[in-house]
Amino acid sequence: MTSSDEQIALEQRYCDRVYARIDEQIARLETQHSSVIGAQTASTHQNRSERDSFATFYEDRIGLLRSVSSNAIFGRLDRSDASRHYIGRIGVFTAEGTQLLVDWRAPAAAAFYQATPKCPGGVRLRRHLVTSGRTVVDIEDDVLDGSLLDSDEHHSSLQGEGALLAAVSAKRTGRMGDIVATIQAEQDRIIRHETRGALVVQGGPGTGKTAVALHRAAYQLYTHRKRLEHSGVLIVAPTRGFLRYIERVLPSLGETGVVTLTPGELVPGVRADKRDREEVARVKGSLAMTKVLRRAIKARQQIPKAPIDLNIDGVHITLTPKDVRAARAEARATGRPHNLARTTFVRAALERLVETYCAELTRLERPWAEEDRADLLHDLRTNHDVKVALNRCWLPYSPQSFARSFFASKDRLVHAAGEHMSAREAKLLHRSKDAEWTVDDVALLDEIAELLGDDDSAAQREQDKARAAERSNLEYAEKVLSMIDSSEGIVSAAELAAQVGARRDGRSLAEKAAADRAWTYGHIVVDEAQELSPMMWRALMRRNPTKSFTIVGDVAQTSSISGADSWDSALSPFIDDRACIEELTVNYRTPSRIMRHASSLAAAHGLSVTEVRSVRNGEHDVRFIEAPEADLVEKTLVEARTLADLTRGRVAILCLDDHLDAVLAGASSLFGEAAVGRGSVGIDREVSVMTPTDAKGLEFDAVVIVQPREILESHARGANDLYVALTRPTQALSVVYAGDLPAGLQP
Ligand SMILES: Nc1ncnc2c1ncn2[C@@H]1O[C@H](COP(=O)(O)OP(=O)(O)OP(=O)(O)O)[C@@H](O)[C@H]1O
Repeated sequence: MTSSDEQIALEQRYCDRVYARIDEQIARLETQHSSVIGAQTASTHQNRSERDSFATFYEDRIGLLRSVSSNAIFGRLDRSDASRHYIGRIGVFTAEGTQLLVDWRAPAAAAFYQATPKCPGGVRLRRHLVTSGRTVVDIEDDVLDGSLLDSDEHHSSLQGEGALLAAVSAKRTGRMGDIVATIQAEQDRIIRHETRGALVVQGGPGTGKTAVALHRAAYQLYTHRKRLEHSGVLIVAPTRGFLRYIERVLPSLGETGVVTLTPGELVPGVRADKRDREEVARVKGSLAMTKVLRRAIKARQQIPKAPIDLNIDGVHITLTPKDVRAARAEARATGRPHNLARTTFVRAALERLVETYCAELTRLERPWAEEDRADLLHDLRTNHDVKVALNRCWLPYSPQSFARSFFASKDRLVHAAGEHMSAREAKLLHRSKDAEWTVDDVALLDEIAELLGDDDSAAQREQDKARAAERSNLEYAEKVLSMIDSSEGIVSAAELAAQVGARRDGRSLAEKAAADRAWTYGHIVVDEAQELSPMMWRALMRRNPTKSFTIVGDVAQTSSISGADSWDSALSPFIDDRACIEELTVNYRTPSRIMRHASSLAAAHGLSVTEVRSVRNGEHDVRFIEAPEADLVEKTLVEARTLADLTRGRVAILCLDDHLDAVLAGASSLFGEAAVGRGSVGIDREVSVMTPTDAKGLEFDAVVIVQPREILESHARGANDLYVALTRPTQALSVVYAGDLPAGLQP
């Protein structure tokens, strides 16, 4: 037996011990789960719903332990003080409370990612355990203390690169996986970054920005559990397909209470995925819209041109422009949003109107006394004419109803534009009343909702109820715990109570947050953040007033015309000097053989790309296939087949909309319909066909790019789209073209 075999056997014994403990905990939680299900206290309806919440809690815990029951351990850390820690996906303790496994997010695990030979930070040895299920198949040591180099107790490799290279070269599944076992030092620094404000992660393609952002979210949830448990974490990413691509990462790290939304879904009840044409998107995305919308709403607080006649049970009075003006001034002086200030407007108008009414009754010699005033006011408030008249002056709106009528009127648009926008720009906003909402509309709807104001009395009542419920939760939790054995501290009464609290109305925190436009999250992660318009940033900032953000993106990949050229210009309207910018420099996705072409294209078109160093050279040269225009689709399909055979992996065909249907039809007959997906939601199919914009943030084993020149020329930021397309493959790339290739892209 070699020393390496001995070490593997030693690690295997340790792993067996940890897994035995995990199995034991699963069995114990299952018993506790059964006790809760059969609990005697669950006799009333309320107790039954609480019992279900507890059961869900145990199910989540059991689910988490099961999910790590064959990949819990991946590292070992030996310190100069002779202490030794095993690092894994979760923390595991013996029944006596001795720590067997340290959660990768715990402070004790930080050195596993950060120690270097130059700065060992008290670490002698970092060991990566290469496992297949529960079996240790290899070990890889980073010896950080020169004295250990000669000892034959340790494996010869000095770097953690083996595990990393194995991870980055693996076939893609169509879903992103976690990277906890191979997080690199520059990434770990960002994941554990202590800033409480906004952290921008800038980096070229494939540098792990998305992976790092998601691991940072998991780290935040672990480190600030108490705060974030009640406020939640929001992840914003460009498309549903992209969210699907990343949806498994956080659950694999044991985190489920996270809300994921695309910018087009930020306002509950609206689901937009289409973009406006460039010049319209630019206007809709500009901050001038805040002033325009403010004016538009003010314009709907109207003074009638002439007195309005009112019939109050046969008594004729008028609502005068003067009275309305005074009531409007009073309402506006409250500084409250339109729908909420309307209460003041109505009260103030009725107060004036009741004077008129009393005067008229006196004139008509109809007897009334001072104590009748309340009744007279009531008569006015419930009178049909009065209601109609007041609504004409100050109508309550929903954001959608306001937006529909505002954007459908060119006159209103031009009037609201005032000095903030040209009439031409204002007219670009014109749309028919029944037009579908676009992604660019959503930030405007959010702004309008804010200006109109949500009625918060229901939320207030809800909060009072929640407080009362919290007290009874704790009592119930203690009762349940007294009946079941929780002596190992796996679950505490407070945790159980929080669980019931979070689900009291049958909805999880994530469900509640997603349904509430005014929800403020504890932390927000924004991916592909370079695409967001200033108005979209404004909507997001509103959702986290403390500005606790992780913002990831690459300004060189900006495709949207209203997106960012620089982080400074994008964020300065919202964050004074609080954004902290960190850079990532190593490309874990795209081999250098492919990156060379992407860099050359970027240089030829003046893109200010962030230089990255690829971890792999790659096995396949980029293939350039010239074809007559008429054979473009056919050649594309041949290439897709060739790359699928070459890499035995997933292939994406990236082309403009014009070719999409033909390529899709051809691919379906070549590969079979079930094997082919359209757009970013189809990424877990063997072959997916989409536009370069849809491919943003995604990756594939192989990529075929169709007609790069057309992509380049398709819009003002076409070069960025082509750059994104070139950086999507992990193994192989083919470029199929008719006519000329774009400058910078040559065989
Ligand atoms: N430390 C790591 N260990 C293993 N794999 C990694 C590591 N860092 C990144 N990766 C992998 O590299 C690939 C690229 O990562 P990711 O998508 O997060 O990059 P990105 O910077 O967001 O890319 P882009 O901006 O081009 O969309 C993913 O497959 C990710 O899992």
